[in-house]
Amino acid sequence: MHFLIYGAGALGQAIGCMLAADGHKVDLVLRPRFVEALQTTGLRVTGIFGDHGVPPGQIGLFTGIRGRSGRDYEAILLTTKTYDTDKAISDIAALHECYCPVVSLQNGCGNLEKLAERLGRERSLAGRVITGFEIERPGVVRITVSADAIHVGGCVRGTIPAAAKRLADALSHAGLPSIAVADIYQSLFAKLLYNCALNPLGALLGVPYGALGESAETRMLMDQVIEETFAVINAMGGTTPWPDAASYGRVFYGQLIPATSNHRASMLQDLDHNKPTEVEAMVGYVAAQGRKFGVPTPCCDFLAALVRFKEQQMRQPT
Ligand SMILES: NC(=O)C1=CN([C@@H]2O[C@H](COP(=O)(O)OP(=O)(O)OC[C@H]3O[C@@H](n4cnc5c(N)ncnc54)[C@H](OP(=O)(O)O)[C@@H]3O)[C@@H](O)[C@H]2O)C=CC1
Ligand SMILES: CC(C)(CO)C(=O)C(=O)O
Repeated sequence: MHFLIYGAGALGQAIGCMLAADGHKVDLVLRPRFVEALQTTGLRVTGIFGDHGVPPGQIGLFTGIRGRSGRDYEAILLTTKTYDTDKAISDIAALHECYCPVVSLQNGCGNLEKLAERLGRERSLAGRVITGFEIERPGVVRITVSADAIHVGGCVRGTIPAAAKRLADALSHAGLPSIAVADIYQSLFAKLLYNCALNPLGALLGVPYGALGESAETRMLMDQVIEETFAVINAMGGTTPWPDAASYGRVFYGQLIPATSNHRASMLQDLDHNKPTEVEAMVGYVAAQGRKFGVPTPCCDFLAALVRFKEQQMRQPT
């Protein structure tokens, strides 16, 4: 297949490298700071899914897509942070002669809805990724942890689009276990529960996920976040694979935290790098939906406020 990966950082470069190493044609839209390294050394992926690499010149490197044609692409993968989603979708929507599916692989909720609003439900897909990717240095991405296969699905609940199946098969064949699912919203809500419980606390306290699961203090807070998020998902008419918050809690503490216990939240890594966080797509999203549906979310409000404070501090001139 021929892929365009828009916003290629840790996740986009790793997926691009693995797909290209498996014989696919890949173009990356990425920042200039990566281009020289990738032109000189090529791209390599290391870590829990083995070593994969492509030599310089095998992947197309672009710092923008304005004026390009979308005619040849069979899928576009959207891998920017969520605060860049609007700009990314505007760019993709303006791509001349582009009719292929566009798949958001981003964290949080709301991205698929934005895609569907702009590009239509037929072309809009999402993936739920619960695997950790970190740029070790320009040209090398390490896959650190994984709690489950990637899920790919479309906008219409109950059906698996052919494009979702094709992408899941391509990713699996390239070395990233993936499945196509009939209800991607359920997978995204499940990931929302995980991210809302772990990301803000991991970022504010500066500890890996395992430490949050070990302390009674942080477990109490995470239980509260999970209760609130569950209530909001229910109020939105969404479902998760679990009947109630307590059932999810058993999987969260028993399986998901142990599988990713050494991981430092992406939100913590963002603050460490003086970058904005994805708070508005996680606890900020739950708080906003809670207000819309009349569901109180005091703990999510509180955590969102603290993360926003940290972001504001970061933006202050020193
Ligand atoms: N990394 C991970 O382990 C996982 C990430 N995800 C999700 O995937 C998404 C991407 O994460 P991740 O790869 O870590 O993030 P990164 O910040 O590493 O990658 C995003 C990249 O997109 C670049 N970018 C943004 N806008 C443009 C543009 N218009 N043109 C070119 N480049 C652009 C950013 O540049 P700049 O930095 O200069 O803004 C950045 O390099 C997030 O939603 C994240 O939550 C999900 C699961 C796992
Ligand atoms: C563990 C990981 C990388 C899984 O996607 C994550 O959710 C995050 O740090 O935000």
